[in-house]
Parts: sequence; structure tokens; C-alpha cells
Amino acid sequence: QRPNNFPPGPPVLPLLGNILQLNLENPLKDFERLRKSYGDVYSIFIGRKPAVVINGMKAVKEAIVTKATDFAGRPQDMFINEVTQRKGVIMADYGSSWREHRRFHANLMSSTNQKVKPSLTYLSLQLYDTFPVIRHLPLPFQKKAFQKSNHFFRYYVLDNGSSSFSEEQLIMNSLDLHGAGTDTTSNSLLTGFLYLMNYPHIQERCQQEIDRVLEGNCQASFEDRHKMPYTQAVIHEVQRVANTVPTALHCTTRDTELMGYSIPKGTLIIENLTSVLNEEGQWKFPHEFNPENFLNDQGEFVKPEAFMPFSAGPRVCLGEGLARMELFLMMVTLLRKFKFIWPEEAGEPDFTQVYGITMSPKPYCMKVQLRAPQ
Ligand code: HEM
Repeated sequence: QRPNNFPPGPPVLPLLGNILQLNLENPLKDFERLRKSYGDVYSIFIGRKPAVVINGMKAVKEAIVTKATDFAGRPQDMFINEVTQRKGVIMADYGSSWREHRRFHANLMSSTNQKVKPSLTYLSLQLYDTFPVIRHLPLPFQKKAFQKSNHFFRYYVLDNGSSSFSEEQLIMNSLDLHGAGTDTTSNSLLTGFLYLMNYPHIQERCQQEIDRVLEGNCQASFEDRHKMPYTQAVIHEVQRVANTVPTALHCTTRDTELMGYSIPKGTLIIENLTSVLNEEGQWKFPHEFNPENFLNDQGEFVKPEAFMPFSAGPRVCLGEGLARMELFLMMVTLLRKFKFIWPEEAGEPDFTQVYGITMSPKPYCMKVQLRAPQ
């Protein structure tokens, strides 16, 4: 039974709840269908466990920004909590350990993020784990990676006397950052190049802008983005359609209210970010790939409020700054050097995403042509 004044939802079967009404391989269409019947805030039962699904910018904002701390918890009774032993940042509940670790990483990132190089601390950890072969190569990067990783570990162990810092926490935190930071950025890039190959006029317009702004410079810097409104709009539009993290799981930290409904403490919250990124009324072209979604009539870059691929509020993505920098520098550097072509023999492109904690495009082939030096 739904508690008093709980958000409405479909009829519930004993023990099974609503799981027969959800396609567990990809529930996003079901979430949208249920929204049409029950509104922006509704409830479903996953077995016997109630969950509230929050859709659309207005409701999502009220929950995670206006009522920020009320909705900043993470569920603690799931299988993943056993695996992570309730440590780390991502699945840690709202509380002092989460706060201390989040602050530690945020400080480390921002103190070193002033220039591009410092993010090597994180990048090197990721690269080192992803491509173990680099350990055996005599690359200058090797030494840097080691120094930076050592810096990270030393900083963690020495500079933090608090009780929530421990070796187990360090391991879980490293795994969290590795997990959260690799698939997300690389899947966004994969989606980006899939679209750019199939919208060659958009790719060319980016290249013209990049050539013009970087003329005479050997490298792009993150600051150059202010001079590249069109490329910025394209990268943001890529993130919008890539919808890389389609939902975020939260948990209420106290009895609270949302859009007039009552939600008890400890309720699982499914924040449907997909429903914001393609919400009608928020975007000029919600259902197509179109950089105009981020450009005003003067061709200037503008970021609508509904652009929330990193979520918002206290649990907003910790790596947002790093991810935005990575996406910009990688896209600009690659587009400057190469032309990306959809191979004729590949037939019609399939833009359907494969559902998961992170969404990815289906595997595809690309033709890469070196551009004449600009
Ligand atoms: C395009 C790339 C990325 C996207 C779209 C993305 C998106 C997200 C989203 C939607 C969340 C959940 C927020 C919530 O619960 O409301 C999240 C959390 C998180 N992300 Fe990212 N992310 C990206 C890259 C990164 C990178 C590069 C890192 C770090 C190296 C990172 C670290 C984290 C961490 C640690 C959390 C958990 C924060 C917390 O629970 O307090 N992410 N991200």
C-alpha cells in the first residue's frame, strides 16, 4: 500500500510490485509512459520496495536543488552497497564520511585543475589501470604518471587525519573515480563522433571555427572555448543527446515533500535525467541533434537551465569540470587534425543507445582522414 499522500502510480502486485510493467533491460520508455499517466512525480514498487520517479526539469530541480539535502542520500540496501562496503563517494550515504571524501577530491581537483596538466593526477590513474602495457613502455609519461599517482596517494594518507580516511576508503575512492571517470567520458566521445560523421556540415563548421581560433597556436587550451561558441554548442548538444548517465539514484534523508506529495525518509528516488535532457518546452529541438539548442539569435553560446547531464545539487557529478575539459580538448584536438567520415559500406547509421548505468552507442566503424595542416 502506498503511504498517505504518497505520489500516485500503477496498481501494485503482491511481492512483485511493478516489475512486470517495466522492461528491466531498458526502463526509460516505461518511465516516460508512466509519466503520461501519473504526472512528473509518481511511484513504482520494485518488488516490495517503493521508489519515487522524478521527471522533468521543474520537479527534478525542486528535489535536488531547492530541497537539496532532503534528497541527497543514496540507497543503502542494494547489492552494490555490499560490494562497496558502503565506502567511497558515489554510493556513500549523505553524511560526514561522504562529505569529507567529496571535499578531499574536489580540493585536489580544483587546486590542481588551474592548468590542464594537473588533471593528469586523475588521468594517469585511469590510463595506468586501463592500459597496463604503458607500465612497460619507456615513455616520458611513465614518470609523470608515477609522480602524479604518488602525489595522490601521499596526499590522501598524510594530509588527512580524519577517522573516515583509511586504506579501504582509499581503494574504494580510487575505484569510484576510475569507474565514474572512464566510461562516461569515452561514451560521450563515441556518441559525439557518431553524430559528427553523419552531420558532416556540422563537423566542417566546427573545423572552420577551430582553424580560425587556433591559427598559429600549436595546442588548444580550455580557455579557447570562449572564442568557439559554435564548437561549444556542438559539444553540449553531443552531451544532451548522448544522455550518458540516464538516471541517478538518490534516497530521502528525512520525511519531506515534493510537488505537494509526502515522501518518507529512506525512500528510493529515481532521478530521471533523460526526461530533462529531451523535455518538450525546454529545448528548441528536443528530439533532434541540433546545436541551435545552445545558440541564441546572435549565434552566441547559451546554456539552458535544463542542461543537466551531470545532475545538480549536493550530489552533482564530482568530475564535471574535468569531464568538460576532457571533452573539449579531445574533440577540438581531434577535429583539428582529422576528418571523420561515415564509411559508405556501413549503410544507415543506428543512433539507438545501449542502456546501462552509462549509455553507449552501438559499436560502429569510422574512416579517419588526415586534414591538411592549417
Ligand atoms: C561526460 C562525463 C560524465 C558525466 C555525464 C557524469 C555524470 C554524472 C552523474 C549524472 C552523476 C550522478 C549525480 C547524482 O547522483 O545526482 C555523477 C556522479 C559522480 N561522478 Fe560523474 N560524470 C562524468 C564524468 C566524471 C568524471 C571524469 C569523474 C571523475 C574523475 C566523475 C566522478 C563522479 C563522482 C565521484 C560522482 C559521485 C558524486 C557523489 O555521489 O557525491 N564523473 N556523474
